[in-house]
Amino acid sequence: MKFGVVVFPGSNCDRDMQDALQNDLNQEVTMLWHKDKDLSMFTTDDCIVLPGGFSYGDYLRCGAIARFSPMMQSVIEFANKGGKVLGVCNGFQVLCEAGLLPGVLLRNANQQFISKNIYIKGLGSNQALKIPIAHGEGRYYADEKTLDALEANGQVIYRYCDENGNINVNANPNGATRNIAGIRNANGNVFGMMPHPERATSEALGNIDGKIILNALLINPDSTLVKTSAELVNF
Ligand SMILES: NC(=O)CC[C@H](N)C(=O)O
Repeated sequence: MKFGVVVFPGSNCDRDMQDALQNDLNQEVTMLWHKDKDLSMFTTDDCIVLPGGFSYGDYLRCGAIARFSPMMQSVIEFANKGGKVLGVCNGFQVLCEAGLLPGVLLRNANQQFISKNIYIKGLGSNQALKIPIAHGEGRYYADEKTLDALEANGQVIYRYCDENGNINVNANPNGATRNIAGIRNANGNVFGMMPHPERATSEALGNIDGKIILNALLINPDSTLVKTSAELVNF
């Protein structure tokens, strides 16, 4: 399986993602420039990653301009063909702006940029994973009908929790509705999350919990992106 990491002007987690995938997860990675559009070297078993950062300076709204880049037109086609796409932080914002995932990311409830370790847990698991966040607009919001549908379809992949795996308001760093930290689309091939797994993939960084999440991309036999955490922890 190959990975393509898209670089926008203002991306700042693209090299972290490349390093995590190449050196900590031993994957083949190609860097992709926002002005290009060729994805012909990838099959739908491969994965395109939209990394974190401040694409186009966060002007207008985070991700609102990146969504119109030439490469994103190809990524939208790729996703609609069933290709795997992962967006982390700014990448998640771009996926919502592009309409590949429902909902939006609003300014954090406390109106401040938040950079710290938090805990999340995956669908069907009680294991709390420690992962860093670093964002100003990370408060996931969707209307009640959309949220109910996401939950009914098992599309809420990660929620903020405390270190014991309890989901409560104190464990929610940004005011996200229903503590949502990450979702996937109905087809299960497009995945977005605010926390940064690529910042937690090696002992040198003091945390390998992010490896559990990124491993989910590599092991998936049925071409959906995410396993439940119960399956992930067996890695
Ligand atoms: N780390 C990031 O990707 C930050 C995303 C975006 N610039 C924000 O502040 O919300």
